[in-house]
Amino acid sequence: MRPARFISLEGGEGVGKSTQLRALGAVFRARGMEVVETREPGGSPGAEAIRHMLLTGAADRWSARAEALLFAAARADHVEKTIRPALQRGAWVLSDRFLDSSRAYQGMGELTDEDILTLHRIGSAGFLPDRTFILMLPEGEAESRAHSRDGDGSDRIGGRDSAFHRRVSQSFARFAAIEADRVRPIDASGEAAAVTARLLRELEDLLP
Ligand SMILES: Nc1ncnc2c1ncn2[C@@H]1O[C@H](COP(=O)(O)OP(=O)(O)OP(=O)(O)O)[C@@H](O)[C@H]1O
Ligand SMILES: Cc1cn([C@H]2C[C@H](O)[C@@H](COP(=O)(O)O)O2)c(=O)[nH]c1=O
Repeated sequence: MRPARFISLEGGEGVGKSTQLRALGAVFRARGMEVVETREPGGSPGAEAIRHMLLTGAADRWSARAEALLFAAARADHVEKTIRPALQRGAWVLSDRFLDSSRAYQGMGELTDEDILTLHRIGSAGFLPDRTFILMLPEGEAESRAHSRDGDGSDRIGGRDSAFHRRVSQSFARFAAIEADRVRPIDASGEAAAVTARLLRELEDLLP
């Protein structure tokens, strides 16, 4: 019997992470697996409270350092209260964003990638997914998907300018290039079912 696994889906705004998370969850359940679908920031009562603080309010509500610490604190609670217990009872965990979002969004300005990894070592003992997928879409396509879902509304971080979001996407692509064992790029274009099939191909070696 193969062990339960922790999988994260990553990428910029509107690339299809939540859609694919639900699709993978449905496929796994149909195979008789117990699945926990979760998200960041959030995924436990404490982390959901922090999510509200992080994603609402004025753009300058938090300094870069406070923001990174809040994401790390939310993640520590999520790992401790939701992810580890689920894995221990044999459930697969699918998370919509995890550490790599902090590296891409908070680790390329005032703070470095090394700073974010240090916070993660302190908060969550460096706990990592077994596999991480970076959903990749051309900039215009992701923006138009997000716009048709949200209209002009977006949260405190999603509303940052396009130069910021371009740097985020470039950071995600770099993680896939330099951490190929864990982090796999996935072409997120085309029909949702085709994207799900690409993800499942990249999971064949882990699935029971
Ligand atoms: N393959 C696809 N083709 C066309 N539209 C899609 C596809 N996948 C998802 N969508 C639509 O694009 C929008 C964004 O998808 P989704 O919410 O899954 O993205 P996300 O990456 O989770 O976004 P965010 O990080 O901003 O929450 C939704 O309206 C969704 O229905
Ligand atoms: C985990 C995490 C998230 N973010 C940002 C990315 C998005 O703009 C929001 C989350 O919104 P979603 O619709 O649920 O994807 O938060 C971040 O900046 N850093 C992180 O670690």
